[in-house]
Amino acid sequence: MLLAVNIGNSNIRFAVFKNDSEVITWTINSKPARTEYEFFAKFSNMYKPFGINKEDITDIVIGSVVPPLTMNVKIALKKIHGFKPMIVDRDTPGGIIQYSKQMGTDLYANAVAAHHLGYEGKKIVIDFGTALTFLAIDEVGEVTGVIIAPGINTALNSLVGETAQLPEIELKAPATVLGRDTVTCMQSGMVFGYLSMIEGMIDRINNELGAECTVISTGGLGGIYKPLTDKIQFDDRLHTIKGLKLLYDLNKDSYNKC
Ligand SMILES: Nc1ncnc2c1ncn2[C@@H]1O[C@H](COP(=O)(O)OP(=O)(O)O)[C@@H](O)[C@H]1O
Ligand SMILES: CC(C)(COP(=O)(O)O)[C@@H](O)C(=O)NCCC(=O)O
Ligand SMILES: [K+]
Repeated sequence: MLLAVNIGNSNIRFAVFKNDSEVITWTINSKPARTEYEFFAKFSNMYKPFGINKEDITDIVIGSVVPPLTMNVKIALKKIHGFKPMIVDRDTPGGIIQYSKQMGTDLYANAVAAHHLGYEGKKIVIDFGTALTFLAIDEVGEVTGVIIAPGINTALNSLVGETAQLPEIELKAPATVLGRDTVTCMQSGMVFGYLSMIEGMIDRINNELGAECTVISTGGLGGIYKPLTDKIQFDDRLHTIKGLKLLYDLNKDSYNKC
């Protein structure tokens, strides 16, 4: 079975692909940063609660947007499993075309998954991570462009951290756009404010491309925003990690695990 690991700025997501339809997935926090020894200790007992034997894992792929963690995770997993995980990034052949020399691996994996997973027409992938990103890819697999904005929790933490009187809030839609107490005022700003950005950006991208793109969301908070708009057609929290799996499958024949 393939273990795919997506190292994000907030979470490290793991997914074990038992077969095409059954995926077991869990996350750990990315912070604080850990050494290879700390990861080794943490990962050693990680599979048991999910009914997975470490011997069942025959292949590992890692994608990361946090360079200081990448090697530590790789070395720890190599020690546990006895073979070398494949690290993929924007230079790993993925059957798509993109021109950025800086593109984060999660954005690249989002593009690969959007292209290969059977979505129709031009696509927009919205990733609700530490950053909020939008990626557009056309029918032949050429990435048209990307937008990077502050992620929702990132913006909220900054707002709460920089003010004396604003509390932590639950991210849920309030009953009305105009609030009458601090919590509902903030909920409106975060939920409807970001929703307006999301809907506005989708319209702007569609206008720029002269097309009605299929919109797919992923990342921790996609599940909160998708039900609030008909502009997002699909939410798949495993979208990025499916992209990492595709990159592994496309390149495993030329990879030496030993
Ligand atoms: N199931 C969830 N419910 C609420 N918040 C979540 C959930 N999963 C992740 N988050 C939050 O959403 C943000 C983005 O998470 P994630 O997509 O895992 O980010 P990244 O890929 O940048 O590590 C983080 O602030 C995280 O704490
Ligand atoms: C934009 C990102 C910070 C998103 O990371 P995430 O929110 O998933 O942790 C990451 O893809 C990144 O660091 N990219 C490098 C810059 C670029 O893509 O152009
Ligand atoms: K992400």
